[in-house]
Amino acid sequence: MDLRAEALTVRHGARTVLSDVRCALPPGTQALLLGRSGAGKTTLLKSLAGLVPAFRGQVLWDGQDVARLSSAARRERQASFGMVFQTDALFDSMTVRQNVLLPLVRRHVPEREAEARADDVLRAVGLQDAADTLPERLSGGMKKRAGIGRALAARPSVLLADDPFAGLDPGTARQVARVLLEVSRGGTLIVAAPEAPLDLPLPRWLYLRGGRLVYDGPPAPELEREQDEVLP
Ligand SMILES: Nc1ncnc2c1ncn2[C@@H]1O[C@H](COP(=O)(O)OP(=O)(O)OP(=O)(O)O)[C@@H](O)[C@H]1O
Repeated sequence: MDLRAEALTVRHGARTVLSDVRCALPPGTQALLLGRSGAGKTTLLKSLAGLVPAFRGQVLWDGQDVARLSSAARRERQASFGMVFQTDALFDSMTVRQNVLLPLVRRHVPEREAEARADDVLRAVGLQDAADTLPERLSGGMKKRAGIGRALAARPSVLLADDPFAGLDPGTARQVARVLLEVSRGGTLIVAAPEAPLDLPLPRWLYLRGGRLVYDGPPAPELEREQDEVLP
């Protein structure tokens, strides 16, 4: 799906969280969305997925203003998105496989096809041996990978991942990065993180500062240094 933000401003109450953000994210975009905590990364991901309304400006999906879609049409098109959010939780009473199957059951995918897809996805995220395990028995990294698996089961053309490395040790973060790269091949992948993860060298950086998109281009490590320098 072709995603575009045009002069997008988002407010939470009286507070402006995104200001005049403009970016074009054609199919196959692979980008890091960077910025300090509170810069607006989660809000931008949610806006792109049509989950947060624009105060001004617009989000376009294949050229269509998301705000003008009926809620049924919006929900239907949201099936093209896979989202891995910070607060995503697996259902504790369900096995890893059942968690991954859930979005497919909700979409009425026939049982045999759903099972086959769940197997593919579990293999892709390296959890085939943990398929029948309950989430409480998984490590943090395995939970992250299960969450990515669940987001992928519905075969999204756009994968949005919000800080998928938070709380992971470097080795596990590397595994999660590898999974994201492998499974998103050909589709759009946008990964939000407070700093550029070494193991996920995506070719485009979007840099948010205080709700403004201050940079959109190839990796520019000096941006991260500048940010540190202006801190007290
Ligand atoms: N539902 C909400 N109501 C009010 N304020 C909100 C809401 N969601 C986010 N905010 C505020 O908007 C600002 C941007 O939040 P957002 O979560 O988008 O930033 P972020 O860059 O993703 O931060 P982090 O890396 O800490 O997740 C923050 O100041 C936050 O407190």
